[in-house]
Amino acid sequence: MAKVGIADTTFARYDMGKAAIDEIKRNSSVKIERYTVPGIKDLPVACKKLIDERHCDIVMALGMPGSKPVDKTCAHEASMGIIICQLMTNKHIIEVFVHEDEAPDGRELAALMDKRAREHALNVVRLLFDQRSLERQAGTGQRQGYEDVGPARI
Ligand SMILES: Cc1nc2c(=O)[nH]c(=O)nc-2n(C[C@H](O)[C@H](O)[C@H](O)CO)c1C
Repeated sequence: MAKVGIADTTFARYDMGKAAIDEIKRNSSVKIERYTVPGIKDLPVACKKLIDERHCDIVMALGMPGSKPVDKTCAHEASMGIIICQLMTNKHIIEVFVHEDEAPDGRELAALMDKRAREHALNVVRLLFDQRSLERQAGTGQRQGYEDVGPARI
């Protein structure tokens, strides 16, 4: 049975890990391994441990960079770590970050975090079991959490 790793943080203001797990369970039969860390800079090693020690086939890294400049720097550093981890392990890590300032208030932030986590959870299921469905979506302007923007036309 395929195994999906869920790495998430306590810094985030919404439980994106729970939303992702719910969506994955609704759409597949996989085993889930969850690993919660304090913040996004702790995600790369959590992802690596999920892959190396808990034998996950694919991992979601869910987090919320805050709105201050130092948080943006943190997010960039965390992303670099996540990319390095993918190259070290040769496994996909789907990074699901929602920046706190993407939404005007807590209510919209929570809705965005829920939607982006769920839509990327579906991408994880597609990557595992139906890569052709992603191929069919190539160039279609998909957006996770927002309305899709659609293809540009010549
Ligand atoms: C400045 C800062 N900003 C964020 C953030 O925007 N989002 C987040 O999830 N975590 C942040 N952290 C915490 C670090 O990612 C990390 O948890 C600590 O430095 C401990 O390793 C820090 C230190």
